[in-house]
Order: sequence, then C-alpha cells, then structure tokens
Amino acid sequence: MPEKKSNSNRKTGLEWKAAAWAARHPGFSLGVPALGYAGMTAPEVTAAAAGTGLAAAIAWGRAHPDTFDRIALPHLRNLRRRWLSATYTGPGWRRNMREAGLVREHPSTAELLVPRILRLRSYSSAVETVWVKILKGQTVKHWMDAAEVLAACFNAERVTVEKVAPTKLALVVQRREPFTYTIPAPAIPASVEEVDLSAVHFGFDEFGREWTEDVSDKHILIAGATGSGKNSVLWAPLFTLAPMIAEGSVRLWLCDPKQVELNVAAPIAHRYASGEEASAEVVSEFLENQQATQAKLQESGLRKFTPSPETPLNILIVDELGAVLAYASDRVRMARNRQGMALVGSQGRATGHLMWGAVQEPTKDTVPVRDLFTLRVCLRVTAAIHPEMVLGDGARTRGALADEIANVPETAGIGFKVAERTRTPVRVRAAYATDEDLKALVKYVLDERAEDEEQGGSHLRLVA
Ligand SMILES: Nc1ncnc2c1ncn2[C@@H]1O[C@H](COP(=O)(O)OP(=O)(O)OP(=O)(O)O)[C@@H](O)[C@H]1O
Repeated sequence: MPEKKSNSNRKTGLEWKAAAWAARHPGFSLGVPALGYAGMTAPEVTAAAAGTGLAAAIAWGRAHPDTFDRIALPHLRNLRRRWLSATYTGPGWRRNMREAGLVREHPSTAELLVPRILRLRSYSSAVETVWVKILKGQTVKHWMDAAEVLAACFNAERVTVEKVAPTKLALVVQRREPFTYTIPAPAIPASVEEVDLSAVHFGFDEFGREWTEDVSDKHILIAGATGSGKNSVLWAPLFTLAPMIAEGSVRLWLCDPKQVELNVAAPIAHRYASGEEASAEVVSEFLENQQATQAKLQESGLRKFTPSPETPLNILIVDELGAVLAYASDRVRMARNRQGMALVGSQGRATGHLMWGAVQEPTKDTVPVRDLFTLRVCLRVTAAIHPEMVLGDGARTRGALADEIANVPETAGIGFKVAERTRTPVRVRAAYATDEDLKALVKYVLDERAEDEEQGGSHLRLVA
C-alpha cells in the first residue's frame, strides 16, 4: 500500500516529534530529568544513593548469582542492548535499516521513514528479540528477504523474522553459538547417598551453568530430527542415577523399537524390549506395575512414596515414541500403547512411574500424549512449528530457534528447554557419552550389584 500523499510538503515539527518520542519512552523522559534535578539540588545524596544501589547490585550478584541472573540480569542486558549499543540506538538503527533497504522517503515531505523499534528483550546473552513496527507497504517478505543483510548489520549469526500482527514483526537476533565443544559424560556419584534426584546432571546451559533437572517426578520428552543427539539426553542422567540403578531403587524399563540405540543398557535394565511387539508388552507390564503400586499405596494409607529398593522409581524409556504410538503395524497394539502411556503420564508420578521418550516428529498425531510430558527438550528439528509444539506457544519468538540449528554433527545434543519460572527458552547442550563411557556405566552397575550380593546386600549404602 503506498504512503498516503499529504496535502502539505512540510515535515512535522521537531518539538512534536520529541514529544511523541518522550511519550513512548516515559522511563527516559521522566527518569533522566528527575535524576538530573536530584543531582543538581542534592549532589551528595544522589551520589550516595547511586553508590549504594551499585554496591547492593554487586553484592546481590556475588552473594546469590542464581536470583541475580534470573531477575536483574535480563533487565540490565535489555538496557545495554537497547540504549548502549550502536545497533539499536537512533543513528545506528537508521543506518542499519538503510543498508537493508527497509527505509523509504515520504512522497510529499521527502522525510526519511524508518521502521520503529517497539520493544527489545534480551532473553539471554546469545539471543535478543526486537519488536518492530514496519512501514506501510512493507510485508513480512520484505524483511525476510533482508534477514541476511540485517544479520551482517547487527553483527549477529542469524536474524529470523516472525510476524506478530499485521504491522508488527519480531526479529529474533541470534548473536553466537555458545557451545563450541562436546560436554563429557557426567561422573558417577560415589554412593547412593550422594545422588540428588532433584539435581540430576544433563549437561550445560548457554550461561555456562550446569544443566540439572529434578527427575523425581518428571515425564521427559526429547524431540529432534535424526542425528540431533536425542540419545545423549536420555543417557546423560543415567550416570548420576547409576548408584540407585545398581541398588535397585531406580529401575529402567527400556523400549527399543529400533533395536539398536538402547541395546548397550540391556544388562542393567529391569526390562528390555527390542522391536514393536516386545515394546508393547513392556508398556503394558509397566502400567500393571503402576496400578499394583497404586493399590499398595492405598492399602497402606501412604500418599507419597520415597524411592528405595522396595518401592523403586520406575522409568519407562522409549527410544522412538513414534514407533510405539503412531507407526506400529498392529493398530490394536498401538491403541493399547497410547492408552497405557496416557495413564502413566496422568497418574504415574504419584507412584514413581515416569516415562522418558524421544521422538523425531513432535506432532499430536505422532505423540498424542505430548502434553503429559512435564520436561520437554527440543533439539534440532525440521520445521519452524516444532519448537512451539514441544516448548509451548511463543517459544520460537522468544528465541527457541531449534529449526535453525545447523544440520551438522557439531550441533548434536544442542537444543532448548523452557526455564520453569520465567518460561524463557534456554539453550542447552547434553553431555555426550561415548561407547566406552556407556560400557563403563554398565560395568559399574553390574560390579556394584555383584559386590552387593557377595556382601549380603549391605555394600551399596555403605560404599564411601
Ligand atoms: N550431546 C552430544 N554432544 C556431541 N555430539 C553428540 C551428542 N549427541 C550425539 N552426538 C553425535 O551425533 C551423532 C548422532 O547422535 P544420535 O544418534 O544420538 O542422534 P539421534 O537424534 O538419536 O538420531 P536417530 O534419531 O537417528 O537415532 C552421534 O553419533 C554423536 O557422534
């Protein structure tokens, strides 16, 4: 749509432009003069207040990095990126828009029309999202065509354009790849007492922090295209859990419909099934076990269970959910699997029956029980809609560009999860267990069990 031709060829006065800018940025237009006034009338008090504020922020950051990084750091990053970097402040932004061919001259006044930044959120040091009001006559296609030039202008690795309203776009600006190295397999804790189910090690996040999860009551879904590293996310937590697996307080029920991936763990599994038919049997046996435990808990009047060899935490691990829930050749068996996993997903947490599953195509048709998974990880996927399907609405706009992860071996195990409290996507990388690591894990569990048997069952809890 062409710009409406005005009757006057005079531009809007600068004072009105300034007033409009001030109205759009009340923080600046009220805060800066107030600070200036305070500085002039009471310089000592203002300096002392500023110094105290700064010292408090530093003390907070050092004393409690977790809450500081979660609450304060995103705001500081927003401020820095929006107002202290040449990319988005007035002249820099205008220059970038001009380079990308996204400005236009007003037909009557010859004034340069520049798309306006509405909001910027720097969700992490690696990604920021910039909401932009586009010019009349521009479409999302103009911006998509300019994405590569924008990335170069912003000094970013990638810029992705998302339409949020007819005249509003979100630019997701990915600055850099935080993971340029493979994360080694986690260490096995020295004893059962050292296993903390609420902080099981999976890998690292983009901030360099350990990626841990409370696995005591989580159903875990891992989505990713072939070769994206789904198995590494399934294997990594087993290292932390190894002493409990050896003791029997964590029991693995493995379904390996593809008959290759989980095979190495068969000797330490409580149940192992390869192929479709056997997998279906394991799913139904798992459900029976869950129902029997429910009945036992009811009988004994207990509402909560604590994992022990007598009341173990049971984990059903399905290497390819699609093969069990969607593509199985026998329809009756498939329907039973779906019903079984729906019951595990909805009732299993109370009895310590959890399911972990990997899937290539995270659609509802393939994983009808998708919403029952309480921890979801999205690795490299093949469609822009997949991150939203796995991580929830708006996840991609907030930076979960899992479909943009390059399809190369160096990116395997890299993906996104959603931070529980803020719902912000966090880039993570799973630790990678080599074949030798997996063999060592299996050997550890078997050796511990053998030693325990020799010592009449007392060894595992006493080992230092
Ligand atoms: N976390 C990781 N870190 C580094 N490299 C990894 C990681 N996970 C996997 N890889 C590498 O990527 C390759 C493919 O991984 P993997 O087979 O687990 O992918 P997948 O998603 O399970 O694929 P498929 O669906 O075909 O089974 C591995 O052989 C390994 O070399």
